[in-house]
Amino acid sequence: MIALKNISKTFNAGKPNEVKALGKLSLEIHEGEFVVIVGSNGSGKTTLLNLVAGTILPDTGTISIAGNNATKLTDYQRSKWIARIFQNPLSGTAADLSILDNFRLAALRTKSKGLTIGKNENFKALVREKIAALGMGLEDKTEQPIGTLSGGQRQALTLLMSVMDECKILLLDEPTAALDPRSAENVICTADALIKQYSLTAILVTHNLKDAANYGTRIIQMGEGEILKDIAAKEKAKLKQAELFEWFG
Ligand SMILES: Nc1ncnc2c1ncn2[C@@H]1O[C@H](COP(=O)(O)OP(=O)(O)OP(=O)(O)O)[C@@H](O)[C@H]1O
Repeated sequence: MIALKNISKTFNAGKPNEVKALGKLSLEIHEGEFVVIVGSNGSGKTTLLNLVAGTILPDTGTISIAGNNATKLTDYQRSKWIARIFQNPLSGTAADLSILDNFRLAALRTKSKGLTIGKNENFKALVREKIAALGMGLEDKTEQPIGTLSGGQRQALTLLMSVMDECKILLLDEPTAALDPRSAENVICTADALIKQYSLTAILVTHNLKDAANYGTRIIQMGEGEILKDIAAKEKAKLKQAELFEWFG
């Protein structure tokens, strides 16, 4: 689904503040995998996500997504396939607009399934049904401005609206870092359920080793722009949280 071959990325090349963020990194992620990436600050995790999302280009190497050369995908094709959730629950939604209007905006991104977005009662009913399935009791609040919700509620809705359409790949960049522990647990649990429900291929970058141990089908540790460890599903199931802490010891 996602293949990176010999990717390198240096910022500010040739300048005193030159940083080699990634060096000759290769990684293949298969359809349906949920990869958790951990690693110390500055090890290149977000740079990797930015490359997959196409917000930056590699200096060398190739990136392919579902067999397509990613650098040649248009923004429209890319946004149809890839959804991204950031640390800040405020990013990705318009605070003053209602929950429903935010879902309308998100649906406009792909204009899928021939829905007459905005007026169609089917659309409203679908949104209510999907929100109800989150089990957070938000389905009766769809006319309320999304900015009035808590960070955790907002992040869960952002996740849902990102994956509801034709998205195939979900990129999660420390999506719970700004949340209190209970909301963080709810959001990561929601993400995990949506990944399974929509059969998504997902990458989660996290500093939370508990989440790294409990979620995902594969775990990758990065260090200084390289992959230090890559543990697949079977082995990961045996991996204990204490062992993960040792990696960072
Ligand atoms: N746009 C940029 N311009 C200059 N340097 C950058 C840029 N983006 C990232 N870097 C540098 O590249 C290196 C890797 O950064 P990156 O954000 O990928 O690390 P990270 O593993 O996500 O770190 P953290 O866990 O702290 O978020 C760092 O040294 C960072 O300062």
